[in-house]
Amino acid sequence: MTFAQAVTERTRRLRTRLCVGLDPRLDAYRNVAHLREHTLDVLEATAPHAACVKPQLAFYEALGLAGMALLAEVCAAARTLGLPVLLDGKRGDIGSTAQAYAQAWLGGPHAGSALTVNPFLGFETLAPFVQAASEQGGAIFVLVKTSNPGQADLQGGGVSERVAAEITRLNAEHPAGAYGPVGAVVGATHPGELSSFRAQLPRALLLLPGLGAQGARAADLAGAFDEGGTGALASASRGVQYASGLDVQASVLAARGFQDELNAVLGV
Ligand SMILES: O=c1ccn([C@@H]2O[C@H](COP(=O)(O)O)[C@@H](O)[C@H]2O)c(=O)[nH]1
Repeated sequence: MTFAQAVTERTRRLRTRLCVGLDPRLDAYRNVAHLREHTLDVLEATAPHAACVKPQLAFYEALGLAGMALLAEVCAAARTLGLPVLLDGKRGDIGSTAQAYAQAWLGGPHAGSALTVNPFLGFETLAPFVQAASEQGGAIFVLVKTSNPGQADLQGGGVSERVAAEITRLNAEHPAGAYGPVGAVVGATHPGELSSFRAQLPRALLLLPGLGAQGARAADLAGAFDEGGTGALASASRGVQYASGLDVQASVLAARGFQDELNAVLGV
């Protein structure tokens, strides 16, 4: 099963389109061992409410070798739980380097996972990522319109729409009715534009970061979804992992709350 098929199947079976972000910050813990234990506990406890899990690579890289070991543990635990993994790394570079990134994050132990990709170096640099994702049953999520306020500095003036058109072109080879291997990142903080991006990206899964801590609300996200409530993943990281300090039960309640709010607004 491909990443797109796996999240869609999980969305239908578990009635969830929530992506749980795991962004462990060392200053919230006594030490790395404490961070590791809490992160794995949150993963396991919130998994029934998640369509996928999204580790932000920066937080693991910041911990050095211990972070890389924890990332491997998080990915292995997610696999055991049947939870698709979306690696948020926003990689992108000239072709030969892009190929190495694709091999590192979409191949080997990460085959079948998804990776966020930055298209700033040009569309030809997406090719190694698309190829690796297609061959390994994974996916990429290309930045179209990010959730942060400063995105307009570079992503305005039709740039987001040009990236969206390229994603649609890349997915065109895949069967109609199924989501292709190339998804799009569209911030949940742009509720007024979600329907338009949904229409521009007919075969793309949308990743909607910004739920919770960045102010986006589940009630405003209906436009990003296809009929039946598939096609998008609303993502919350701090709003789940640190819903109330380090209380894991609070993380579960927050995940369950986002799940229920999304289902209610979609009527599914
Ligand atoms: O446009 C984007 C793309 C990625 N992110 C990442 O998502 C999480 C958001 O964390 P919250 O705690 O839910 O705000 C974080 O890892 C970002 O790097 C994003 O916010 N916006």
